Amino acid sequence: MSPAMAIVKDQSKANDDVLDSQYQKGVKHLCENGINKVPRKYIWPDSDRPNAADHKQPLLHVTMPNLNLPIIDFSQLLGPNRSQVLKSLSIACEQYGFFQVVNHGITNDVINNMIDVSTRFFALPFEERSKYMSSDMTAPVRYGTSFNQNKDSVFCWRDFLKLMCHPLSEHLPHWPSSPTDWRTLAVSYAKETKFLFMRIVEAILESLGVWGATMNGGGGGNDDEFLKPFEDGSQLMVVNYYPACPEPDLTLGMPPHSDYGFLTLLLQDEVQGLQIQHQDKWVTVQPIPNSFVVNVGDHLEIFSNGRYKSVLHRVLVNSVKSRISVASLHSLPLESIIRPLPALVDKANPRRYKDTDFSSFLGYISSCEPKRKNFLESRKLMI
Ligand SMILES: O=C(O)CCC(=O)C(=O)O
Ligand SMILES: [Fe+2]
Repeated sequence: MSPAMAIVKDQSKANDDVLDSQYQKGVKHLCENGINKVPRKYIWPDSDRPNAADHKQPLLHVTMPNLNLPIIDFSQLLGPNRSQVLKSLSIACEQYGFFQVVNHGITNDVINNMIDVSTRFFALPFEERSKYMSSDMTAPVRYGTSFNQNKDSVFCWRDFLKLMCHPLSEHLPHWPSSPTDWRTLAVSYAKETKFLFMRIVEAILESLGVWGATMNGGGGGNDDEFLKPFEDGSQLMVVNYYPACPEPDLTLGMPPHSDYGFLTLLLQDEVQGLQIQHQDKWVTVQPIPNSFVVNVGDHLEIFSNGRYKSVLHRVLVNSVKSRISVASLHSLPLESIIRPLPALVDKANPRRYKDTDFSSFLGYISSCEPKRKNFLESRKLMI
């Protein structure tokens, strides 16, 4: 290489490094500096873009009308219609991996306050938000960008704040102290979603026939011991912020992924963006005000021995409005071994998954880009 070429190469490497350090600061920061094009770092390969044709799954790019997810009226679970609602829940978990919960008992105030305080958090100056940046995946509070900013070769159009919620007294002192009402409002939201999660778990276990009023012994029983691991399990709250994007067809807010964990309770504002894979097509979930989108995570798929499905989903962005969502991800305790429930394994339904635990998952995500459903795939047994 000639000396002149070497200098040009050095300069362009130096430029890339400067740009990379800018991108590490997040999309909100990038947008605040005024851009009218999506930088190369955020441009996804043709085949992964929102409207891409997929030759293996030709229907994937067909534009579908918005999907009305199965709706579970939570208040009905407590009345005479419980068994019908449990049937609908079971169909939703088998066929969609997703459902929306209405009349869940969490007040509009708690919900609106959470969206409002999250909006105010992301409106803080970068210097304030960046206090919580950390590359340590186990930090109790982590502000960051993209999906896994230490590994991603192409970045997502998303910033996030992740908060560990269990045990609360241990983590709370690390939570943001600004906005000043952040802790009060986010604690109240975290507690209410945990309570709702527990009631949904009871319904799910009952729908699988392993817990509930009608059970006497057998798979689980109606005792607290069976529920204790869920009560003691981890809760991670992820506040996602997707700024409006000048060229939304070139990028993704979040790539296709399934959620690690048992169940996710997702609150979204009125801006649509979430898509799920349903019958080999990407379909947009129509937001319903004050409802929760609930989805089956990898652990529940394993736990139910494949009966309930942990489904791929992704997030699209748009050129007009920023979007906020709050995902509350619930898992069994980090030290638990996750395996199919013995009551759901028999000759007709042989065990479909290997044992898994949190450390095997951490090992997996730190060794690759967790874009697709590879982790769950890696736990499947050949039968
Ligand atoms: O923002 C959304 O709608 C989805 C977020 C999500 O999938 C996640 O946080 O795992
Ligand atoms: Fe997700």
